[in-house]
Amino acid sequence: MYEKITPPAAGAKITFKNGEPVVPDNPIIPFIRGDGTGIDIWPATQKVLDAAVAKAYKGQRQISWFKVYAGDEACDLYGTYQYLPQDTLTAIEEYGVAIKGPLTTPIGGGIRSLNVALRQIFDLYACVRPCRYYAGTPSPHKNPEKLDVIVYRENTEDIYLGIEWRQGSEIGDRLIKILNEELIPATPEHGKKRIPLDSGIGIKPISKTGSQRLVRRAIKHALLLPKNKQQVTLVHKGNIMKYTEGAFRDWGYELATSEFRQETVTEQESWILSNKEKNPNISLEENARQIEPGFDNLTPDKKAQVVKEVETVLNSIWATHGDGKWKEKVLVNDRIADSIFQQIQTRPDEYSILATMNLNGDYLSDAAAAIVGGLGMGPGANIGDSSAIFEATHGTAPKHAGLDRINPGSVILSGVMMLEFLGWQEAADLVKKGLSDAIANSQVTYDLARLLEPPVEPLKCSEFADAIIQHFG
Ligand SMILES: NC(=O)C1=CN([C@@H]2O[C@H](COP(=O)(O)OP(=O)(O)OC[C@H]3O[C@@H](n4cnc5c(N)ncnc54)[C@H](OP(=O)(O)O)[C@@H]3O)[C@@H](O)[C@H]2O)C=CC1
Ligand SMILES: O=C(O)CCC(=O)C(=O)O
Ligand SMILES: [Mg+2]
Repeated sequence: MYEKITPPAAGAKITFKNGEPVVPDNPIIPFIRGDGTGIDIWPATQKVLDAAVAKAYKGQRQISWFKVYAGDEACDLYGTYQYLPQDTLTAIEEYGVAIKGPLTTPIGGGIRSLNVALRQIFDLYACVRPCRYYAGTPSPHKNPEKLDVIVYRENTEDIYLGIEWRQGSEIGDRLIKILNEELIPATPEHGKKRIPLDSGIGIKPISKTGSQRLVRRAIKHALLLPKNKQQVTLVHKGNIMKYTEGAFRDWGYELATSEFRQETVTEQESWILSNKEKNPNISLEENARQIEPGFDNLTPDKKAQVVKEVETVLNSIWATHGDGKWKEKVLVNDRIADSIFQQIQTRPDEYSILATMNLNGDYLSDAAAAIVGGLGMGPGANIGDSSAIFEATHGTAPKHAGLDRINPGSVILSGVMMLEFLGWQEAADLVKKGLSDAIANSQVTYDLARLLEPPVEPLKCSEFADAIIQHFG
């Protein structure tokens, strides 16, 4: 079945039932070491995870690691250009849950991203990237502890689908000709716009199915959070890209107010309901005036539309959501993408789950990680309905590769997410405690050491792993 690898003799498979993992006490988990700093980070991560599982379960549970290959290591074993061998895909499909270090993607020409390919092949449609602060971590922000968000990034479509044509290519030029001569002129709203002839062309598909399954998962996650964090913000640039990013927002609200009608309230609904709670006799028009900035300057048709919206909300959900009951629901709101980048810095405590499309989530997860201490502290998970691959937010950081200096924190914390996904909370808690206490004692790698005041002598990558284990207690 496998060409060049052999699964461990001991261990059993994780299976999935209704999208949830069914986990034996000795699961076989494939891992990809990763390129660049993967060579430093993976051994540190494996050591910490094994130590936590051993301490938490005293031999009753353990992970049987299964080494599989991707990136440079795969080419060494399988031959030139064999970046993602079939063996690796078979193993991940068979065992369901995997963890990986970062993999290199060349800019411009060359292979497309192996990281993105894995997400697409296994339909891991939700990229979940929590950004929370560990006390003692140096940060460029005054109050980094106020940020506690989870980026929920759609992981399979948007421009990451990778459908694009090089400038000057035959098909690219044909496409531009068809667009300029037929399709754009046939769409009156595009007026006299034309695509410059020397353009590269990329396609940005955003589907209703893809958007809604992501938002569905985000709302389900919000329902498990403490009451004050039960919020999902739909992040989009819908003012500019109306039928892709704007549609993501609309489909998100549509899903929230249909499938999760009893569990959610939209921000606009919350304003309408609270206006009536403050003033039970408020007219529909006055309520509309209070929720719609510039109401008095709207055309009569527009005004009537807003009044109708107020009426519909009150008629449909006052009984279930009124009299303050909406405060117990998951709040669903939306923010324009550029604005959310400043909002997480200026008003971090107002946000919880940030549901995004692929590109926005990529940018936003690096930015949010920076606030809580940098890319060394940014874990992640790629989750689908029948498999999951855990990996950090950061890349291969090539200039630090092989120096035993990089911060393994994000892959270790990705391992914590994996343990939680398996339901092994005791082991996950041990790692979180060890990592928190190491940082609180200023036992940190170079990235955090250089920001501490006064600066401290940095630990090596491997020493940081040992410090985490020592702090298990
Ligand atoms: N999922 C994946 O596997 C990903 C892969 N990539 C790929 O990785 C390669 C390199 O990308 P690049 O743009 O340099 O981005 P990287 O995220 O690899 O690194 C950028 C910088 O971030 C800091 N950093 C990254 N990882 C850590 C860490 N573990 N601890 C502390 N600091 C860290 C370092 O900053 P400093 O030097 O200032 O300390 C580093 O130079 C590219 O081929 C890219 O495509 C990128 C992102 C995700
Ligand atoms: O795959 C890559 O090279 C980059 C992907 C990336 O930046 C991410 O998923 O955050
Ligand atoms: Mg990224």
